[in-house]
Amino acid sequence: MTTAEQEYDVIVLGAGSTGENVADIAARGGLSTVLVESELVGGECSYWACMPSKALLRGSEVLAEARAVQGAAAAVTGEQDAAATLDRRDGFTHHWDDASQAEWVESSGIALVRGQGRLAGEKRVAVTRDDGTELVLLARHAVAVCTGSRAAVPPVEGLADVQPWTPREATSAKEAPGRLLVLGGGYVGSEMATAWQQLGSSVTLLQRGPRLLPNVEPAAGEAVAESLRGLGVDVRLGSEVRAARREDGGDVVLTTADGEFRGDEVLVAVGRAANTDEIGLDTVGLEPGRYLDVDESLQVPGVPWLYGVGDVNGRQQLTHMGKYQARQAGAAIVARARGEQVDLADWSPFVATADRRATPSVVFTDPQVASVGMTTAQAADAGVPHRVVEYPIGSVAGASLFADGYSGTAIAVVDTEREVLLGVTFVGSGVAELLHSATIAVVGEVPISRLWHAVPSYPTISEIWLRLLETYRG
Ligand SMILES: Cc1cc2nc3c(=O)[nH]c(=O)nc-3n(C[C@H](O)[C@H](O)[C@H](O)COP(=O)(O)OP(=O)(O)OC[C@H]3O[C@@H](n4cnc5c(N)ncnc54)[C@H](O)[C@@H]3O)c2cc1C
Ligand SMILES: NC(=O)c1ccc[n+]([C@@H]2O[C@H](COP(=O)([O-])OP(=O)(O)OC[C@H]3O[C@@H](n4cnc5c(N)ncnc54)[C@H](O)[C@@H]3O)[C@@H](O)[C@H]2O)c1
Repeated sequence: MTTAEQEYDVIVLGAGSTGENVADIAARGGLSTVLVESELVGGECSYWACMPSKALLRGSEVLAEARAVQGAAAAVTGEQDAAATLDRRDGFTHHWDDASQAEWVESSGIALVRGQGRLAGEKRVAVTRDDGTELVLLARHAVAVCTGSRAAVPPVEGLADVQPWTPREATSAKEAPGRLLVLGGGYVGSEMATAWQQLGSSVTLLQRGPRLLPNVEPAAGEAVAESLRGLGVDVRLGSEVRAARREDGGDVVLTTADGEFRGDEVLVAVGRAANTDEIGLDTVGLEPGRYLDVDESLQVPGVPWLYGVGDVNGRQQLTHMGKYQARQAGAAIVARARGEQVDLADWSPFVATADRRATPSVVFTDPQVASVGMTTAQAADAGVPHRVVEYPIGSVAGASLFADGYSGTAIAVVDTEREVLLGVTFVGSGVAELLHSATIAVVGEVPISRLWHAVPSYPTISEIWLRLLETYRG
Protein backbone atom coordinates (compact mmCIF):
# COMPACT_ATOMS: atom_id res chain seq x y z
CA MET A 1 0.00 0.00 0.00
CA THR A 2 1.34 3.46 -0.85
CA THR A 3 1.19 6.04 1.88
CA ALA A 4 0.80 9.66 0.88
CA GLU A 5 2.02 12.54 3.06
CA GLN A 6 0.61 16.03 3.40
CA GLU A 7 1.79 18.90 5.59
CA TYR A 8 -0.38 21.52 7.33
CA ASP A 9 0.20 24.08 10.06
CA VAL A 10 -2.52 22.53 12.25
CA ILE A 11 -4.17 19.11 12.34
CA VAL A 12 -7.49 18.77 14.16
CA LEU A 13 -8.50 15.20 14.99
CA GLY A 14 -12.30 14.93 15.29
CA ALA A 15 -14.81 17.26 13.57
CA GLY A 16 -17.42 17.54 16.30
CA SER A 17 -18.62 20.97 17.42
CA THR A 18 -15.29 21.44 19.26
CA GLY A 19 -12.98 20.38 16.43
CA GLU A 20 -14.87 22.48 13.89
CA ASN A 21 -14.32 25.56 16.06
CA VAL A 22 -10.61 24.93 16.70
CA ALA A 23 -10.14 24.53 12.93
CA ASP A 24 -12.14 27.67 12.21
CA ILE A 25 -10.07 29.83 14.60
CA ALA A 26 -6.79 28.39 13.27
CA ALA A 27 -7.82 28.98 9.64
CA ARG A 28 -9.00 32.53 10.41
CA GLY A 29 -5.60 33.09 12.03
CA GLY A 30 -3.97 32.36 8.69
CA LEU A 31 -2.83 28.79 9.47
CA SER A 32 -3.33 25.99 6.94
CA THR A 33 -5.62 23.53 8.71
CA VAL A 34 -6.94 20.02 8.17
CA LEU A 35 -9.85 18.33 9.97
CA VAL A 36 -9.97 14.53 10.25
CA GLU A 37 -13.35 12.87 10.86
CA SER A 38 -14.26 9.18 11.02
CA GLU A 39 -18.07 9.55 11.20
CA LEU A 40 -20.25 12.63 10.68
CA VAL A 41 -18.91 16.18 10.51
CA GLY A 42 -20.67 17.92 13.42
CA GLY A 43 -20.19 15.09 15.94
CA GLU A 44 -22.51 13.95 18.72
CA CYS A 45 -24.27 17.27 19.38
CA SER A 46 -25.76 17.59 15.90
CA TYR A 47 -26.78 13.96 15.35
CA TRP A 48 -27.11 12.04 18.64
CA ALA A 49 -27.15 14.52 21.52
CA CYS A 50 -28.18 18.17 21.99
CA MET A 51 -30.23 18.85 18.87
CA PRO A 52 -32.24 15.63 18.50
CA SER A 53 -32.83 15.34 22.27
CA LYS A 54 -34.16 18.89 22.49
CA ALA A 55 -36.34 18.30 19.43
CA LEU A 56 -37.81 15.24 21.19
CA LEU A 57 -38.57 17.36 24.28
CA ARG A 58 -39.91 20.54 22.71
CA GLY A 59 -43.39 19.32 21.72
CA SER A 60 -44.22 18.16 25.25
CA GLU A 61 -42.83 21.40 26.67
CA VAL A 62 -45.04 23.58 24.47
CA LEU A 63 -48.12 21.52 25.35
CA ALA A 64 -47.37 21.72 29.08
CA GLU A 65 -46.97 25.51 28.82
CA ALA A 66 -50.31 25.85 27.02
CA ARG A 67 -52.07 23.56 29.52
CA ALA A 68 -50.81 25.80 32.34
CA VAL A 69 -52.68 28.89 31.07
CA GLN A 70 -56.40 29.15 31.73
CA GLY A 71 -58.14 29.77 28.43
CA ALA A 72 -55.28 28.49 26.28
CA ALA A 73 -55.61 25.09 27.99
CA ALA A 74 -59.02 24.67 26.40
CA ALA A 75 -57.38 24.61 22.98
CA VAL A 76 -55.25 21.57 23.90
CA THR A 77 -57.79 18.90 23.11
CA GLY A 78 -55.55 16.20 21.65
CA GLU A 79 -52.32 14.40 22.34
CA GLN A 80 -48.89 15.08 20.91
CA ASP A 81 -48.42 13.58 17.44
CA ALA A 82 -45.38 11.46 18.30
CA ALA A 83 -44.67 10.51 14.69
CA ALA A 84 -44.63 14.19 13.69
CA THR A 85 -42.28 15.01 16.58
CA LEU A 86 -39.91 12.24 15.47
CA ASP A 87 -40.15 13.57 11.93
CA ARG A 88 -39.29 17.09 13.13
CA ARG A 89 -36.34 15.60 15.05
CA ASP A 90 -35.14 13.95 11.81
CA GLY A 91 -35.17 17.38 10.16
CA PHE A 92 -32.81 18.77 12.81
CA THR A 93 -30.34 15.92 12.22
CA HIS A 94 -30.62 16.39 8.42
CA HIS A 95 -31.53 12.70 8.38
CA TRP A 96 -28.00 11.97 9.69
CA ASP A 97 -26.43 13.47 6.56
CA ASP A 98 -23.51 15.85 7.17
CA ALA A 99 -23.30 17.35 3.66
CA SER A 100 -24.14 20.89 4.81
CA GLN A 101 -21.52 20.84 7.60
CA ALA A 102 -18.88 19.37 5.26
CA GLU A 103 -19.71 22.14 2.81
CA TRP A 104 -19.19 24.74 5.57
CA VAL A 105 -15.77 23.23 6.41
CA GLU A 106 -14.58 23.43 2.85
CA SER A 107 -16.02 26.92 2.29
CA SER A 108 -14.05 28.05 5.37
CA GLY A 109 -10.76 27.13 3.72
CA ILE A 110 -10.26 24.05 5.93
CA ALA A 111 -9.23 20.73 4.36
CA LEU A 112 -11.38 17.72 5.33
CA VAL A 113 -10.05 14.17 5.44
CA ARG A 114 -12.58 11.43 6.10
CA GLY A 115 -11.15 8.48 7.98
CA GLN A 116 -9.87 7.10 11.28
CA GLY A 117 -6.93 9.12 12.57
CA ARG A 118 -4.30 8.29 15.18
CA LEU A 119 -1.12 9.93 16.38
CA ALA A 120 2.02 8.36 14.90
CA GLY A 121 4.78 10.10 16.81
CA GLU A 122 5.64 13.78 17.17
CA LYS A 123 3.39 16.07 15.08
CA ARG A 124 2.30 13.14 12.87
CA VAL A 125 -1.22 11.78 12.36
CA ALA A 126 -1.81 8.61 10.32
CA VAL A 127 -5.28 8.35 8.77
CA THR A 128 -6.90 5.21 7.42
CA ARG A 129 -9.23 6.78 4.91
CA ASP A 130 -12.74 5.52 4.27
CA ASP A 131 -11.51 3.98 0.96
CA GLY A 132 -8.87 1.98 2.88
CA THR A 133 -5.86 4.04 1.78
CA GLU A 134 -3.38 5.49 4.28
CA LEU A 135 -2.50 9.16 4.55
CA VAL A 136 0.10 10.64 6.86
CA LEU A 137 -0.48 14.22 7.96
CA LEU A 138 2.41 16.29 9.32
CA ALA A 139 1.80 19.34 11.53
CA ARG A 140 4.16 22.31 11.44
CA HIS A 141 2.73 23.78 14.63
CA ALA A 142 0.00 21.86 16.47
CA VAL A 143 -2.25 18.83 16.67
CA ALA A 144 -5.58 19.35 18.47
CA VAL A 145 -7.25 16.17 19.71
CA CYS A 146 -11.02 16.74 19.72
CA THR A 147 -12.22 13.13 19.58
CA GLY A 148 -14.96 13.60 22.17
CA SER A 149 -16.55 10.93 24.32
CA ARG A 150 -18.89 7.97 24.14
CA ALA A 151 -21.40 6.44 26.55
CA ALA A 152 -19.81 4.58 29.45
CA VAL A 153 -21.35 1.15 30.05
CA PRO A 154 -20.89 0.13 33.72
CA PRO A 155 -19.49 -3.33 34.50
CA VAL A 156 -22.90 -4.80 35.42
CA GLU A 157 -23.14 -8.54 34.77
CA GLY A 158 -24.85 -9.20 31.42
CA LEU A 159 -25.50 -5.52 30.61
CA ALA A 160 -23.33 -5.30 27.48
CA ASP A 161 -24.95 -8.52 26.15
CA VAL A 162 -28.51 -7.12 26.21
CA GLN A 163 -27.41 -4.57 23.59
CA PRO A 164 -28.60 -1.62 25.62
CA TRP A 165 -29.58 1.71 24.14
CA THR A 166 -26.93 4.39 24.56
CA PRO A 167 -27.84 8.08 24.13
CA ARG A 168 -27.33 7.47 20.39
CA GLU A 169 -30.31 5.09 20.18
CA ALA A 170 -32.32 7.20 22.64
CA THR A 171 -31.99 10.24 20.39
CA SER A 172 -32.37 8.50 17.01
CA ALA A 173 -35.03 5.80 17.67
CA LYS A 174 -37.74 5.59 15.01
CA GLU A 175 -40.53 4.78 17.49
CA ALA A 176 -41.24 4.81 21.20
CA PRO A 177 -40.57 1.49 22.92
CA GLY A 178 -43.59 0.25 24.92
CA ARG A 179 -41.58 -0.01 28.15
CA LEU A 180 -38.28 1.82 28.54
CA LEU A 181 -35.91 1.23 31.45
CA VAL A 182 -33.46 4.08 32.06
CA LEU A 183 -30.29 3.41 34.01
CA GLY A 184 -28.92 6.67 35.44
CA GLY A 185 -30.68 9.83 36.56
CA GLY A 186 -28.22 12.49 35.43
CA TYR A 187 -28.64 14.85 32.48
CA VAL A 188 -29.35 12.22 29.84
CA GLY A 189 -31.49 9.93 32.03
CA SER A 190 -33.68 12.78 33.31
CA GLU A 191 -34.14 14.38 29.88
CA MET A 192 -34.77 11.15 27.99
CA ALA A 193 -37.22 9.83 30.62
CA THR A 194 -39.12 13.13 30.26
CA ALA A 195 -39.15 12.88 26.47
CA TRP A 196 -40.03 9.21 25.91
CA GLN A 197 -42.69 9.04 28.64
CA GLN A 198 -44.52 11.82 26.78
CA LEU A 199 -43.93 10.20 23.39
CA GLY A 200 -45.78 7.07 24.50
CA SER A 201 -43.35 4.87 26.44
CA SER A 202 -43.90 3.67 29.95
CA VAL A 203 -40.60 4.64 31.61
CA THR A 204 -38.89 3.30 34.74
CA LEU A 205 -35.89 5.35 35.86
CA LEU A 206 -33.31 3.67 38.09
CA GLN A 207 -30.88 6.03 39.80
CA ARG A 208 -28.14 4.68 42.03
CA GLY A 209 -27.84 7.69 44.36
CA PRO A 210 -30.40 9.35 46.64
CA ARG A 211 -31.56 11.97 44.09
CA LEU A 212 -31.68 12.85 40.42
CA LEU A 213 -29.17 15.32 38.93
CA PRO A 214 -26.67 14.89 41.79
CA ASN A 215 -24.33 17.62 40.54
CA VAL A 216 -26.80 20.51 40.83
CA GLU A 217 -28.65 21.99 43.84
CA PRO A 218 -30.70 19.26 45.61
CA ALA A 219 -33.95 21.22 45.12
CA ALA A 220 -33.56 20.78 41.35
CA GLY A 221 -33.31 16.98 41.41
CA GLU A 222 -36.23 16.81 43.84
CA ALA A 223 -38.45 18.97 41.61
CA VAL A 224 -37.58 16.94 38.50
CA ALA A 225 -38.27 13.62 40.29
CA GLU A 226 -41.65 14.91 41.48
CA SER A 227 -42.58 16.08 38.02
CA LEU A 228 -41.47 12.82 36.36
CA ARG A 229 -43.64 10.91 38.83
CA GLY A 230 -46.52 13.22 37.93
CA LEU A 231 -46.03 12.27 34.27
CA GLY A 232 -46.25 8.59 35.22
CA VAL A 233 -42.54 7.69 35.28
CA ASP A 234 -41.63 5.09 37.91
CA VAL A 235 -38.65 6.85 39.56
CA ARG A 236 -36.53 4.56 41.74
CA LEU A 237 -33.84 6.25 43.80
CA GLY A 238 -31.01 4.40 45.58
CA SER A 239 -31.42 1.61 43.04
CA GLU A 240 -28.26 -0.33 42.17
CA VAL A 241 -28.58 -2.65 39.18
CA ARG A 242 -26.68 -5.90 39.78
CA ALA A 243 -27.39 -7.92 36.64
CA ALA A 244 -29.11 -7.70 33.28
CA ARG A 245 -30.45 -10.30 30.86
CA ARG A 246 -32.59 -10.43 27.72
CA GLU A 247 -35.20 -13.19 27.69
CA ASP A 248 -36.34 -15.23 24.69
CA GLY A 249 -39.48 -13.16 24.31
CA GLY A 250 -37.33 -10.02 23.95
CA ASP A 251 -37.81 -8.52 27.43
CA VAL A 252 -34.81 -6.91 29.11
CA VAL A 253 -34.74 -7.73 32.82
CA LEU A 254 -32.69 -5.71 35.33
CA THR A 255 -32.08 -7.14 38.78
CA THR A 256 -31.76 -4.81 41.79
CA ALA A 257 -31.99 -5.30 45.56
CA ASP A 258 -35.64 -4.17 45.27
CA GLY A 259 -36.53 -6.84 42.70
CA GLU A 260 -36.63 -7.15 38.94
CA PHE A 261 -37.60 -4.52 36.38
CA ARG A 262 -38.75 -5.41 32.85
CA GLY A 263 -38.67 -3.39 29.68
CA ASP A 264 -38.51 -3.62 25.93
CA GLU A 265 -35.30 -1.57 25.92
CA VAL A 266 -32.84 -0.25 28.49
CA LEU A 267 -31.05 3.07 28.08
CA VAL A 268 -27.67 3.26 29.78
CA ALA A 269 -26.98 6.86 30.82
CA VAL A 270 -24.39 6.76 33.59
CA GLY A 271 -21.81 9.17 32.17
CA ARG A 272 -19.16 9.23 29.46
CA ALA A 273 -15.79 7.65 28.56
CA ALA A 274 -13.03 9.49 26.66
CA ASN A 275 -12.39 8.55 23.03
CA THR A 276 -8.65 8.16 23.58
CA ASP A 277 -8.10 4.39 23.44
CA GLU A 278 -7.24 4.07 19.77
CA ILE A 279 -5.70 7.41 18.82
CA GLY A 280 -2.02 6.52 19.22
CA LEU A 281 -1.40 8.37 22.49
CA ASP A 282 1.21 5.73 23.36
CA THR A 283 3.33 6.92 20.37
CA VAL A 284 3.87 10.24 22.16
CA GLY A 285 4.37 8.83 25.67
CA LEU A 286 0.79 9.26 26.93
CA GLU A 287 -1.57 6.68 28.39
CA PRO A 288 -4.51 5.69 26.15
CA GLY A 289 -8.07 5.37 27.42
CA ARG A 290 -8.10 8.27 29.90
CA TYR A 291 -9.27 11.86 29.65
CA LEU A 292 -6.45 13.99 28.24
CA ASP A 293 -4.73 16.01 30.94
CA VAL A 294 -4.42 19.62 29.78
CA ASP A 295 -3.41 23.02 31.18
CA GLU A 296 -5.58 26.14 31.15
CA SER A 297 -4.79 26.83 27.47
CA LEU A 298 -5.84 23.22 26.71
CA GLN A 299 -2.21 22.25 25.95
CA VAL A 300 -0.98 18.83 27.09
CA PRO A 301 1.75 19.35 29.74
CA GLY A 302 5.14 18.18 28.47
CA VAL A 303 3.92 17.88 24.83
CA PRO A 304 3.78 21.53 23.71
CA TRP A 305 2.48 20.88 20.17
CA LEU A 306 -0.48 18.77 21.45
CA TYR A 307 -3.87 20.10 22.65
CA GLY A 308 -6.90 18.26 24.05
CA VAL A 309 -10.13 20.19 23.58
CA GLY A 310 -13.81 19.49 24.36
CA ASP A 311 -15.30 16.33 25.86
CA VAL A 312 -11.98 14.48 25.42
CA ASN A 313 -10.38 16.36 28.34
CA GLY A 314 -13.34 15.75 30.69
CA ARG A 315 -13.28 19.34 32.06
CA GLN A 316 -16.89 20.23 31.19
CA GLN A 317 -18.80 17.97 28.80
CA LEU A 318 -21.10 20.52 27.22
CA THR A 319 -21.20 21.73 23.63
CA HIS A 320 -20.95 25.42 24.49
CA MET A 321 -17.98 24.79 26.80
CA GLY A 322 -16.22 22.70 24.14
CA LYS A 323 -16.71 25.56 21.69
CA TYR A 324 -15.44 28.06 24.28
CA GLN A 325 -12.37 25.91 24.88
CA ALA A 326 -11.94 25.73 21.10
CA ARG A 327 -11.88 29.54 20.86
CA GLN A 328 -9.31 29.77 23.67
CA ALA A 329 -7.10 26.91 22.42
CA GLY A 330 -7.41 28.17 18.83
CA ALA A 331 -6.22 31.63 19.92
CA ALA A 332 -3.29 30.06 21.82
CA ILE A 333 -2.31 27.93 18.79
CA VAL A 334 -2.35 30.94 16.47
CA ALA A 335 -0.40 33.14 18.92
CA ARG A 336 2.26 30.49 19.55
CA ALA A 337 2.60 29.83 15.79
CA ARG A 338 3.37 33.56 15.40
CA GLY A 339 5.96 33.35 18.16
CA GLU A 340 3.84 35.51 20.46
CA GLN A 341 3.67 35.20 24.24
CA VAL A 342 0.57 33.39 25.61
CA ASP A 343 -0.75 34.81 28.87
CA LEU A 344 -1.91 31.96 31.15
CA ALA A 345 -3.47 34.23 33.82
CA ASP A 346 -7.17 33.76 34.65
CA TRP A 347 -9.57 35.24 32.09
CA SER A 348 -6.84 35.91 29.48
CA PRO A 349 -7.81 35.42 25.79
CA PHE A 350 -5.98 32.06 25.78
CA VAL A 351 -7.33 30.20 28.82
CA ALA A 352 -10.62 28.47 29.67
CA THR A 353 -11.18 30.02 33.12
CA ALA A 354 -14.97 29.75 32.83
CA ASP A 355 -14.59 25.95 32.93
CA ARG A 356 -13.74 26.29 36.61
CA ARG A 357 -15.50 29.48 37.63
CA ALA A 358 -18.64 29.99 35.59
CA THR A 359 -19.90 27.01 33.57
CA PRO A 360 -23.55 27.47 32.58
CA SER A 361 -25.81 24.50 31.84
CA VAL A 362 -29.49 23.88 31.22
CA VAL A 363 -31.25 20.57 31.81
CA PHE A 364 -34.30 20.62 29.55
CA THR A 365 -36.58 18.70 31.87
CA ASP A 366 -39.95 19.96 33.14
CA PRO A 367 -39.13 22.03 35.19
CA GLN A 368 -35.97 23.23 33.47
CA VAL A 369 -32.84 23.44 35.61
CA ALA A 370 -30.57 26.34 34.65
CA SER A 371 -27.40 26.87 36.65
CA VAL A 372 -24.06 28.62 36.53
CA GLY A 373 -21.02 28.68 38.79
CA MET A 374 -20.85 27.14 42.24
CA THR A 375 -23.59 25.25 44.01
CA THR A 376 -24.08 25.55 47.76
CA ALA A 377 -22.18 22.30 48.30
CA GLN A 378 -19.28 23.37 46.08
CA ALA A 379 -18.94 26.71 47.90
CA ALA A 380 -18.87 24.85 51.23
CA ASP A 381 -16.29 22.34 49.94
CA ALA A 382 -14.11 25.18 48.65
CA GLY A 383 -14.25 26.85 52.08
CA VAL A 384 -15.41 30.20 50.59
CA PRO A 385 -17.30 32.41 53.08
CA HIS A 386 -20.78 32.49 51.58
CA ARG A 387 -24.50 32.88 52.13
CA VAL A 388 -27.28 31.14 50.26
CA VAL A 389 -30.48 32.99 49.37
CA GLU A 390 -33.56 31.29 47.98
CA TYR A 391 -36.82 32.64 46.62
CA PRO A 392 -39.90 30.95 45.11
CA ILE A 393 -40.09 32.07 41.47
CA GLY A 394 -43.89 31.59 41.47
CA SER A 395 -44.19 34.65 43.75
CA VAL A 396 -43.07 37.13 41.08
CA ALA A 397 -45.77 38.66 38.89
CA GLY A 398 -44.16 37.65 35.59
CA ALA A 399 -44.12 33.99 36.59
CA SER A 400 -47.76 34.01 37.68
CA LEU A 401 -48.67 35.34 34.23
CA PHE A 402 -46.43 32.79 32.51
CA ALA A 403 -48.27 29.82 34.06
CA ASP A 404 -51.15 29.42 36.51
CA GLY A 405 -49.78 28.00 39.75
CA TYR A 406 -46.17 28.48 38.58
CA SER A 407 -43.83 26.51 40.77
CA GLY A 408 -40.09 27.13 40.81
CA THR A 409 -37.10 28.09 42.91
CA ALA A 410 -34.15 30.45 42.54
CA ILE A 411 -31.01 29.89 44.59
CA ALA A 412 -28.09 32.32 44.71
CA VAL A 413 -24.76 31.62 46.40
CA VAL A 414 -23.13 34.90 47.45
CA ASP A 415 -19.48 35.38 48.43
CA THR A 416 -19.94 37.34 51.68
CA GLU A 417 -16.38 38.68 51.72
CA ARG A 418 -16.31 40.09 48.18
CA GLU A 419 -20.11 40.60 47.90
CA VAL A 420 -20.29 38.98 44.45
CA LEU A 421 -22.25 36.02 43.13
CA LEU A 422 -20.49 32.63 43.11
CA GLY A 423 -23.36 30.75 41.51
CA VAL A 424 -27.04 30.88 40.62
CA THR A 425 -29.60 28.14 39.97
CA PHE A 426 -33.09 28.58 38.56
CA VAL A 427 -35.59 25.72 38.61
CA GLY A 428 -38.84 26.29 36.77
CA SER A 429 -40.67 26.50 33.51
CA GLY A 430 -38.99 28.71 30.89
CA VAL A 431 -35.95 29.60 33.02
CA ALA A 432 -33.37 28.58 30.39
CA GLU A 433 -33.43 32.03 28.85
CA LEU A 434 -32.88 33.67 32.27
CA LEU A 435 -29.55 31.96 32.70
CA HIS A 436 -27.34 34.25 30.69
CA SER A 437 -28.07 37.18 33.01
CA ALA A 438 -26.67 35.09 35.86
CA THR A 439 -23.66 34.01 33.77
CA ILE A 440 -22.80 37.65 33.08
CA ALA A 441 -23.12 38.54 36.77
CA VAL A 442 -20.86 35.63 37.81
CA VAL A 443 -18.22 36.11 35.07
CA GLY A 444 -18.22 39.89 35.54
CA GLU A 445 -18.04 39.52 39.34
CA VAL A 446 -20.59 42.33 39.46
CA PRO A 447 -20.78 43.65 43.05
CA ILE A 448 -24.17 43.17 44.70
CA SER A 449 -24.30 46.94 45.29
CA ARG A 450 -24.11 47.53 41.50
CA LEU A 451 -26.37 44.59 40.60
CA TRP A 452 -29.01 46.42 42.65
CA HIS A 453 -29.13 48.99 39.84
CA ALA A 454 -29.87 46.34 37.18
CA VAL A 455 -33.63 46.85 37.27
CA PRO A 456 -35.70 43.96 35.84
CA SER A 457 -38.67 44.84 33.64
CA TYR A 458 -42.17 44.40 35.04
CA PRO A 459 -43.87 41.95 34.76
CA THR A 460 -41.18 39.45 33.70
CA ILE A 461 -39.78 36.36 35.41
CA SER A 462 -36.49 38.34 35.63
CA GLU A 463 -37.99 40.15 38.62
CA ILE A 464 -36.69 37.15 40.53
CA TRP A 465 -33.36 39.03 40.53
CA LEU A 466 -34.85 41.86 42.60
CA ARG A 467 -36.39 39.43 45.08
CA LEU A 468 -33.09 37.54 45.49
CA LEU A 469 -31.19 40.78 46.14
CA GLU A 470 -33.84 42.04 48.59
CA THR A 471 -33.66 38.71 50.43
CA TYR A 472 -29.87 38.97 50.62
CA ARG A 473 -29.95 42.55 51.89
CA GLY A 474 -32.59 41.59 54.48
C1 LIG B 1 -28.04 12.78 24.86
C2 LIG B 1 -27.12 13.95 25.03
C3 LIG B 1 -27.64 15.22 25.04
C4 LIG B 1 -26.80 16.32 25.18
N1 LIG B 1 -27.37 17.56 25.21
C5 LIG B 1 -26.58 18.64 25.36
C6 LIG B 1 -27.15 19.95 25.39
O1 LIG B 1 -28.36 20.13 25.28
N2 LIG B 1 -26.31 21.00 25.53
C7 LIG B 1 -24.96 20.85 25.66
O2 LIG B 1 -24.25 21.85 25.78
N3 LIG B 1 -24.39 19.62 25.64
C8 LIG B 1 -25.16 18.52 25.49
N4 LIG B 1 -24.60 17.27 25.46
C9 LIG B 1 -23.12 17.17 25.50
C10 LIG B 1 -22.52 17.41 24.08
O3 LIG B 1 -23.12 16.53 23.16
C11 LIG B 1 -21.01 17.20 24.07
O4 LIG B 1 -20.42 17.98 25.10
C12 LIG B 1 -20.42 17.63 22.73
O5 LIG B 1 -20.99 16.89 21.68
C13 LIG B 1 -18.90 17.44 22.73
O6 LIG B 1 -18.37 17.86 21.50
P1 LIG B 1 -16.92 17.38 21.04
O7 LIG B 1 -16.71 17.99 19.67
O8 LIG B 1 -15.92 17.67 22.08
O9 LIG B 1 -17.03 15.80 20.91
P2 LIG B 1 -17.93 14.93 19.88
O10 LIG B 1 -19.20 15.59 19.54
O11 LIG B 1 -17.97 13.56 20.48
O12 LIG B 1 -17.06 14.90 18.54
C14 LIG B 1 -15.89 14.12 18.42
C15 LIG B 1 -15.72 13.77 16.95
O13 LIG B 1 -14.48 13.10 16.78
C16 LIG B 1 -14.65 12.03 15.88
N5 LIG B 1 -13.58 11.07 16.12
C17 LIG B 1 -13.37 10.34 17.26
N6 LIG B 1 -12.26 9.58 17.12
C18 LIG B 1 -11.77 9.85 15.89
C19 LIG B 1 -10.64 9.39 15.18
N7 LIG B 1 -9.78 8.50 15.70
N8 LIG B 1 -10.42 9.86 13.92
C20 LIG B 1 -11.28 10.76 13.38
N9 LIG B 1 -12.34 11.22 14.00
C21 LIG B 1 -12.59 10.79 15.26
C22 LIG B 1 -16.05 11.51 16.20
O14 LIG B 1 -16.55 10.76 15.11
C23 LIG B 1 -16.79 12.82 16.45
O15 LIG B 1 -17.38 13.32 15.29
C24 LIG B 1 -25.40 16.15 25.33
C25 LIG B 1 -24.86 14.85 25.34
C26 LIG B 1 -25.71 13.76 25.19
C27 LIG B 1 -25.10 12.38 25.19
N1 LIG C 1 -28.85 19.57 28.58
C1 LIG C 1 -27.54 19.34 28.60
O1 LIG C 1 -26.71 20.25 28.62
C2 LIG C 1 -27.04 17.91 28.56
C3 LIG C 1 -27.92 16.86 28.28
C4 LIG C 1 -27.41 15.56 28.26
C5 LIG C 1 -26.07 15.34 28.52
N2 LIG C 1 -25.24 16.38 28.79
C6 LIG C 1 -23.79 16.15 29.09
O2 LIG C 1 -23.48 14.79 28.92
C7 LIG C 1 -22.91 14.28 30.12
C8 LIG C 1 -23.26 12.84 30.28
O3 LIG C 1 -24.63 12.70 30.70
P1 LIG C 1 -25.06 11.45 31.57
O4 LIG C 1 -26.46 11.64 31.99
O5 LIG C 1 -24.67 10.20 30.86
O6 LIG C 1 -24.07 11.54 32.82
P2 LIG C 1 -24.27 12.31 34.22
O7 LIG C 1 -22.91 12.29 34.84
O8 LIG C 1 -24.98 13.58 34.06
O9 LIG C 1 -25.25 11.36 35.04
C9 LIG C 1 -24.96 10.02 35.27
C10 LIG C 1 -25.92 9.54 36.37
O10 LIG C 1 -25.85 8.13 36.45
C11 LIG C 1 -25.83 7.76 37.82
N3 LIG C 1 -25.16 6.46 37.86
C12 LIG C 1 -23.84 6.21 37.72
N4 LIG C 1 -23.62 4.88 37.74
C13 LIG C 1 -24.83 4.27 37.90
C14 LIG C 1 -25.27 2.92 37.98
N5 LIG C 1 -24.39 1.92 37.88
N6 LIG C 1 -26.60 2.69 38.15
C15 LIG C 1 -27.49 3.71 38.21
N7 LIG C 1 -27.14 5.01 38.15
C16 LIG C 1 -25.83 5.28 37.98
C17 LIG C 1 -25.09 8.89 38.52
O11 LIG C 1 -25.46 8.97 39.87
C18 LIG C 1 -25.59 10.11 37.73
O12 LIG C 1 -26.76 10.63 38.27
C19 LIG C 1 -23.47 15.20 31.21
O13 LIG C 1 -22.68 15.20 32.36
C20 LIG C 1 -23.49 16.52 30.53
O14 LIG C 1 -22.20 17.09 30.61
C21 LIG C 1 -25.71 17.66 28.82
